[in-house]
Formats: sequence, C-alpha cells, structure tokens
Amino acid sequence: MDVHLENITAYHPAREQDEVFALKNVSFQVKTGEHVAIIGPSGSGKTTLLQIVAAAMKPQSGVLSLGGINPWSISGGALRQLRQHLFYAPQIPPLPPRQRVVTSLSASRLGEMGLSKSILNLIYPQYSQDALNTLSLFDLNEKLWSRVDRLSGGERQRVGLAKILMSRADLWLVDEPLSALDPKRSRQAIQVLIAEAKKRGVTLIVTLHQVDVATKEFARVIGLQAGELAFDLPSADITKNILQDLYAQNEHEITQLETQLFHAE
Ligand SMILES: Nc1ncnc2c1ncn2[C@@H]1O[C@H](COP(=O)(O)OP(=O)(O)OP(=O)(O)O)[C@@H](O)[C@H]1O
Repeated sequence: MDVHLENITAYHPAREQDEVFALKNVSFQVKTGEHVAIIGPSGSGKTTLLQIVAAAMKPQSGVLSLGGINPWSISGGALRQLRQHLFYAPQIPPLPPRQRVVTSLSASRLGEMGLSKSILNLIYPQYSQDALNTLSLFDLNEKLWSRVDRLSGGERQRVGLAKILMSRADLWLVDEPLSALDPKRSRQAIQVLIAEAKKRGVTLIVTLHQVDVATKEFARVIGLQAGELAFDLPSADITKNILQDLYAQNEHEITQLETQLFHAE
C-alpha cells in the first residue's frame, strides 16, 4: 500500500499551551513495498506522524492518502475496512497481562476470524503453528505458551514485533520497536522485520532512536525536527553534520548520537 502525505499539520487536543502544533506542513510519499525509517529528537513528532498515517488521528489540515484513499473522506465502515490493511505497532505493545503469548499473536488475525472464531481463540488459540514459526524468528519459540506478564521487557518487545509479522496487513507502522533491546538484538530484530516486509511486499515505516540502525538498515531516512520535515534522503547521503544539526537542540541525544556513530565506525 502506498502512502501519500500532503501538507499535513496536526496538533493534540490536550497539547501544552505553548505548543502550537505537533506536525507542520509535512509532505512525503512512500511507495508500495518501500521501507523508510523516521528519526528525530524526542518530541519532534515521530509518534504523531505514525498515528496520522495509521488514520488513528485526524490532521487539522492537509491530505493523507492510503492506497489512493483519503481515510477521512470515507464512511466509518469503509475506514474500518481500510484499517484492516495496516498494522500500527505502538511503542509499548498492548499485551493483556494474563494472556499467553500464543493468544496474543493469533489476535493479530482477529479481523479475519469472525466473532465465533475470535471467542474460540481465547480458549483454543488459533494459528499456533504460524505463531511458533514467527516466534522462532526472534529466538522466542520456547515462550509460545508463556504468560505475557512473565516475560522480560525485551522479550515483550519482541513479542510485539512478532505480532506485526502475524498480521496480514500490507502497511506496517512501527513506533520505536527497539527501546528495550540490546544493540545485537536490535540489529537482528530490525533485519527480521525488513526481510519479512520485503518477502511480502509490505510497505514499512519505522520510527527509531537508534540513528546507526536507521542509516545502516534502511535505504531511506526521514528526519523530523520540531514537527517539520528536516530532510528526506537516501541513507547513503546522510552525513554526520546532517545528523548533528537534527539533534542540535538536544544535548542528551547528541551525546547518544556521538556514541552510536563512534561505535558504528
Ligand atoms: N497525547 C498528547 N497530548 C498532548 N500533546 C501531545 C500528546 N502526544 C504528544 N504530544 C506533543 O506532541 C509533540 C510531538 O510528540 P511525539 O510523541 O509525536 O514526539 P516523538 O518524536 O514521538 O517523541 P519521543 O521520541 O519522545 O517518543 C510533542 O510536543 C508532545 O509534547
């Protein structure tokens, strides 16, 4: 599914008084099957941007088009149908605490199950073989029947990624999927996500704090700064100066950036 944003401006209803917007005049296109990373300092609008693309938040102005359809100009029923084609994975995966991993993974296919199968899924989890195969991509096969609240933070985050792969959506919107993972697991997890997206022709948009992962693993990187598009470049064209400018206002993150770039060399 292709994504097209034209002059999107958005703000949160409960914003601070001094905040005028979370996104301002943001325009870009992502082709079907393309993979894009979005980076930027904390508060630059990365999550808001994903929520806009997921049609979970309505922009104040501008036009969003998903597969040629403006989600805000169609009926509620058509919007629900359109949303079945995309998977939005928030920063903290919403995993009900007492649920087993297998149930949580199969819930990614609730949209195609129908009511009776969905209820049955709570007792006899469906698609358990697919769930096992997916978990094995993240070295989590032995956790298939574990309760979600007995997993470590990093394991929970990888279950969140496995849930994306279990879905049959053709647009994946993934918000900071690596925050609880060590560098080696981060690299491995993002490589699995990209390889699966490629295999299935899925369009992938991922927000990342790990600049080194974004520039090494993604062919295209978009930089956001204070709600505006700072750059939209092939990763090969992104220099240290461009990155330093992006994070210039944020001392803490520029130190992190230097560490990442230093280790990446
Ligand atoms: N639910 C909300 N209510 C009010 N304001 C919000 C809300 N969520 C975000 N904002 C504001 O919108 C702006 C963009 O926030 P957003 O969460 O999109 O940034 P981000 O780049 O994802 O940050 P981070 O990297 O810290 O997750 C910030 O100024 C933030 O304070």
